[in-house]
Amino acid sequence: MTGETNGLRSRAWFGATGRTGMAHRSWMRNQGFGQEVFDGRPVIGIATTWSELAPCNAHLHRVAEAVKRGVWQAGGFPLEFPALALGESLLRPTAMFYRNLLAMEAEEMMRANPLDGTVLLSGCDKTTPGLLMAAASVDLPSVMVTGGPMLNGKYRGQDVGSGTHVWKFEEDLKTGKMTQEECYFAEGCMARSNGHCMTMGTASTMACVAEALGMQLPGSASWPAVDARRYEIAQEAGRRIVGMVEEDLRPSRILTREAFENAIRANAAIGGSTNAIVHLLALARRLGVQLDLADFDGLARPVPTLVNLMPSGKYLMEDFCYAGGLPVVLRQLAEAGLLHSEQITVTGKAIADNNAQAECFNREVITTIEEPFQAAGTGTAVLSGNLAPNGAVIKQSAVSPHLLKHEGRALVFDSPEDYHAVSEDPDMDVDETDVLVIRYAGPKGYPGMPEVSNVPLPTKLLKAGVTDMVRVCDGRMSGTAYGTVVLHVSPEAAVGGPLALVQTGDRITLDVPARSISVDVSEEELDRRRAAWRAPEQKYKSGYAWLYTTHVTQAHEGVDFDFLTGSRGHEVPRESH
Ligand SMILES: CC(C)(O)[C@@H](O)C(=O)O
Repeated sequence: MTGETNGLRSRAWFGATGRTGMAHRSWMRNQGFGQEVFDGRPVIGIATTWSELAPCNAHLHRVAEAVKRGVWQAGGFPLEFPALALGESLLRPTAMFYRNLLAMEAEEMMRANPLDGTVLLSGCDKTTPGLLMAAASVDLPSVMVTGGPMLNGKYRGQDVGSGTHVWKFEEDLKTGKMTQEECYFAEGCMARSNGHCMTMGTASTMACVAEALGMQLPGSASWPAVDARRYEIAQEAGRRIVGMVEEDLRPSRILTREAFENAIRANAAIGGSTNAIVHLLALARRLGVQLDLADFDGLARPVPTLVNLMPSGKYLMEDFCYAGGLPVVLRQLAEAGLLHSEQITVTGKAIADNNAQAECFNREVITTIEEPFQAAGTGTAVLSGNLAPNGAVIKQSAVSPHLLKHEGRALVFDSPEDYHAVSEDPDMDVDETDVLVIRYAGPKGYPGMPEVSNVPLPTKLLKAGVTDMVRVCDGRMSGTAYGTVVLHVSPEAAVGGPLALVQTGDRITLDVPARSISVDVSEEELDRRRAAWRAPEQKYKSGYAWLYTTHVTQAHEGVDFDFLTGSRGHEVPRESH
């Protein structure tokens, strides 16, 4: 087949005659591949975000082996390659700082190599959106396989959820309910197997979002990482990608405005992480799909929360999987007219057809639309007002009901560190009606918009039994966290957003039903303060941090790099030698 093109882009490499074709094939043969792999079969790249430094993705090599089996079975030629592995629990200043770097390097590697299709292996929070963004910008047929959640955490006979119980254990440590020794034991019990967070944190959310977008096979989001079904579905994905190449089924056909609407509604139904908002906004912009922050409120309002999982509820991903997983949720949404049923997915079929047979095996975990876990309109809300002219978000299901409408004195901190420096002081001037403002934690300011917004309450108040306070921040929050926290305030303080102008003592009003967040300071006074405000000095003069802080966009735009917006396709017309 050397010399033939057969329409596959890999033929430009492996089908070439003469010196260049020889070079492309010969070095590959050092891995033991025979000449027959260059016979014109589709070449499938398996982007593996594996790393021992990304614990949620540490098993992806094994998942890749299952994908490869499927690709071979279907007559393709699988080639695994590394993509930047972003481990949420270790990376500083935050894994979010590197999401765009993953998206950029994976995009370039997909384009630069002789690939006809890709399988995207992700797990931890940022690896799922990062790979989807890359695939969207290259637009080669692609299917995602997420690595699956860990088994339920088990501690002293109780289910404990990754992330969610970190905050609880921290409070217990601070109030003396738990010793440090006991906590060391408990933290091990929280992470019992391979996989990502088994709460409905960001990793599980993004896995479900990828499935609702139509980018992974039905049921793929929820099988535990160690379940044999995870490997079975990975193998199926390997078979399917070969078919997708034959059908030329690309991300641009799957990731339409309708698919995003489906994902937003699915995210509302699962009580998903607020982080899905920034990732979906960024992904939509890669495809030229019009999507705004306000869409997240409008589209989610008629959707009740159906899934009773931590942090909003009490169960975990294993329970969700055994109850039937996302297919049940998607079927129910479709039957209620809350889904674009005809939207095409990686199966080549419509999303409603994929899930038409889904059965629920536990109504405690996945409730019905008629008797939902939480009523419609109580999901993540988008706020605006003079404190957040370009918007902010709040996860209502994580909020204390008595704080949904609240007015209080602002206590302003220019960094989380400034707050932590005083938060344990028994004489701290604070009471539970105050509003903690944590700023300069946005995309440019921190940099990277980390998950620091849900700062723990002042120890003095925790000891007095206070469980929640209003917090306002231009950063993000872990998907596993809870509390009355106004997040993603845009524009951020570091670019001179009004958050930068608030002073301790100002009155802040949060009114979630009215979707507003405001500071009781006149426009004239804000203008006066704005004129006196000085932008923080650009600390980074070179390197990635310079690139990041120079080009990152705001929260309401998806926190992507301005120069990465859009799709650049997969053409590389020039030879390398
Ligand atoms: C590290 C976590 C807990 O995964 C967090 O990043 C989340 O948002 O869920």
